[in-house]
Amino acid sequence: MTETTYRLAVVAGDGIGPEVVAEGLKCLAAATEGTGIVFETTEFDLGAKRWHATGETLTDADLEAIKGHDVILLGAIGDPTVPSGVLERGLLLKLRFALDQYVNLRPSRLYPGEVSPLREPGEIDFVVVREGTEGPYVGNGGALRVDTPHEIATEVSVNTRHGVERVVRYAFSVAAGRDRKHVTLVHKHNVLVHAGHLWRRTVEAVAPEFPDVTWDYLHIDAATIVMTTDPSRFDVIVTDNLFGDILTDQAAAVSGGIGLAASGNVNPDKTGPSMFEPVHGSAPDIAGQQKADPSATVLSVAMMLDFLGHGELAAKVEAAVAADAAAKAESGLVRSTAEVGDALAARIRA
Ligand SMILES: NC(=O)c1ccc[n+]([C@@H]2O[C@H](COP(=O)([O-])OP(=O)(O)OC[C@H]3O[C@@H](n4cnc5c(N)ncnc54)[C@H](O)[C@@H]3O)[C@@H](O)[C@H]2O)c1
Ligand SMILES: CC(C)[C@H](C(=O)O)[C@@H](O)C(=O)O
Ligand SMILES: [Mg+2]
Repeated sequence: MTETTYRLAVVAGDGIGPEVVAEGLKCLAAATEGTGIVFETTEFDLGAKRWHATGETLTDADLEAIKGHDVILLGAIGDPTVPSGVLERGLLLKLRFALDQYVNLRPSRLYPGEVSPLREPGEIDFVVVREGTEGPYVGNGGALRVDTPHEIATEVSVNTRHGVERVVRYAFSVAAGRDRKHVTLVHKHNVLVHAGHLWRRTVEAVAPEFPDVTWDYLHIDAATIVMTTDPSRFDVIVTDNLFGDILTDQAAAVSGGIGLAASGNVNPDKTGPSMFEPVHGSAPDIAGQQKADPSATVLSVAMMLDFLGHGELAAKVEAAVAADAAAKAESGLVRSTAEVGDALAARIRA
């Protein structure tokens, strides 16, 4: 058997991160068993514990070491004992930006047995292509006269033609490979007339390259209505970094819950490793209690396998999660994080 080896950087992170990543790795081992595909893992001690011990979030040396890997699996970053933004910006966003992960791919699928306010399983199947390296996330801003009645704070959204065009083209190429072949641009060009118009003009310019793909437009506020009342209408959504962040938590809520929402921070040009992580955060309210659903991390592992060209293995992992969702709806059992991971690994092996 020929052996394929991948170097996998593991950043378990904070809160429920280590709990869900353990199950993700368990399922990765189950999926690759006997296939000749080997993941050599390096664990990176990054997050709140490291920050408290050293004051470091992500050093240049950490970044260089991570760059030496093919892919990254991340759990969650953020902790109530660390000032808000320190780890989120200094670690998570720094990774996405430094590794040029400009496509934040966030699929939503409603599996049989999962709960949606309105739809039947099978009716919800869309993917959000969220821009990952620009918008209001770039850190272009500041505060003046802090803590005075005259305080002014700015957070300027930066949108470049290059940055918008590459993610829009990626979204159209994703749509071209899907059955419905439809892109919805979500923005707010009735108010954000500079950024919004750049996004609209870019879509108009790129669309003719994909004659089979249709497209339409929704303002973000209207998009949240459709996401709640008729999410089955969506196929591929392309949107900016902040709108995409908000819309994908809502997407998770209407398609089985945040415990099932997976994502890939993809660098399509492969100038750096891509990073796979659940959409959810470190969930301090349930951390350390084995209450977290690891399914989102397991589905992120599936996305990672697919990204590496192992579509069959990815499908096997996703099928295990779907089957587990159906079974759990029937049994009504409350299981620990590890028990869910064990059940998923057993289904993958079966
Ligand atoms: N990608 C990331 O690492 C990421 C994403 C979002 C938030 N955060 C950070 O996480 C911290 C907490 O943020 P938050 O509370 O806004 O969002 P969160 O996603 O951590 O939690 C929101 C709610 O969802 C629940 N939840 C989340 N994941 C779950 C899972 N796998 N199973 C069951 N329930 C789950 C939580 O218990 C909580 O009630 C903050 O520091 C935030 O910055 C990190
Ligand atoms: C923690 C935060 C920086 C992050 C984001 O806004 O991208 C999170 O909410 C997510 O969705 O991955
Ligand atoms: Mg988010």
